Amino acid sequence: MTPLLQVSNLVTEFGGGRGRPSLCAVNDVSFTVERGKVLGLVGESGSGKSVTGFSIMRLLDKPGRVVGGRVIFDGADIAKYSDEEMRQLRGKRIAMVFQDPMMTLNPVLTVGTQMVEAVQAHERVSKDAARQRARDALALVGIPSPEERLAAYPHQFSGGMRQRVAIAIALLHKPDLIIADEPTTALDVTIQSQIISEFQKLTEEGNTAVIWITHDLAIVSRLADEIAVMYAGRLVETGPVGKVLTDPHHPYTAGLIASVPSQNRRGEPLHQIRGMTPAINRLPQGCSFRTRCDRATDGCLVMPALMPEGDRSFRCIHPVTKEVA
Ligand SMILES: Nc1ncnc2c1ncn2[C@@H]1O[C@H](COP(=O)(O)OP(=O)(O)OP(=O)(O)O)[C@@H](O)[C@H]1O
Repeated sequence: MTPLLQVSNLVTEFGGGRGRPSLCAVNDVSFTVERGKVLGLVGESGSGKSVTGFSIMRLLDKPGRVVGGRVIFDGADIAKYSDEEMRQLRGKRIAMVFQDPMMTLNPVLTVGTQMVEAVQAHERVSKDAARQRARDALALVGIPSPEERLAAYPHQFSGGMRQRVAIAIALLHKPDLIIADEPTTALDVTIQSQIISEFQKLTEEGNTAVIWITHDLAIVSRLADEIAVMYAGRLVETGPVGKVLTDPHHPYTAGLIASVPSQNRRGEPLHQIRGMTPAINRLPQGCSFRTRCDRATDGCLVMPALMPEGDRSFRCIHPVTKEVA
């Protein structure tokens, strides 16, 4: 089956000009997302997850720019779309949910007005029909008394409810793909859990595919089918979630997993990956993880390729392997 989204060799840069080198925030990133499936895009802060999402949506602020690669969405190379074609696609067939719902919501308009506008931006329907759609979308994400809530302004909702409204707006046109950029990070765990369940229903019931951007491996293990781990702008490991989380091959992935608290390791000190993520303008020569890696050798002074292994891949010449008992 042809994937819904195929990102190939995506490169996104910032800065440059006037003799200064440009900074590569996303470097040669490739992945696919199937219809109805969830890809968890994970990595530490600054690894390039959000910039990848913004690059696909073509929502990068200057001086960010995509300088290479292809983004094939439902058979069309949308990296070549005009701004107008992209506007038609955004909101209707691809939607984005941000960590801060106020990136979606306008503080001076009622939720109803914004949702009606969002429906009518892509479909010629009456105001009443658009309002009905808005009510249904609010009900779908578990907002009580949706009719009354349409008359409220964003500040009259709690943080969790505001995020639900932003998700309801993303769902208005039943998009084929939702890029969710840490949508539950700022929420308490019960609300987080409810929102994750909504996304699970959405992907199970329909054809909607999701890219869930997060640093939280627990969410990924619950929600995602596939995982793509980013480090310093590059993918370092990809594959089915079950396989990667139980048998990671890249030392960075293994370190991330070991640093998550677990009932099985109660009482043991939490693992920490030593050192700090390098700034993208000060990456070490060769493998970007080399200076933090216990397995590094001189061979790591050359950047390894992303090596395929069945349905997974990893970028390491000294991969971690599960000890066979
Ligand atoms: N407007 C910008 N100008 C310059 N550099 C930027 C800009 N936006 C992002 N970057 C750089 O791009 C890199 C990737 O950032 P990105 O926001 O994608 O990371 P992230 O993995 O999503 O992190 P977080 O989890 O903190 O959101 C970082 O080094 C960041 O400094």
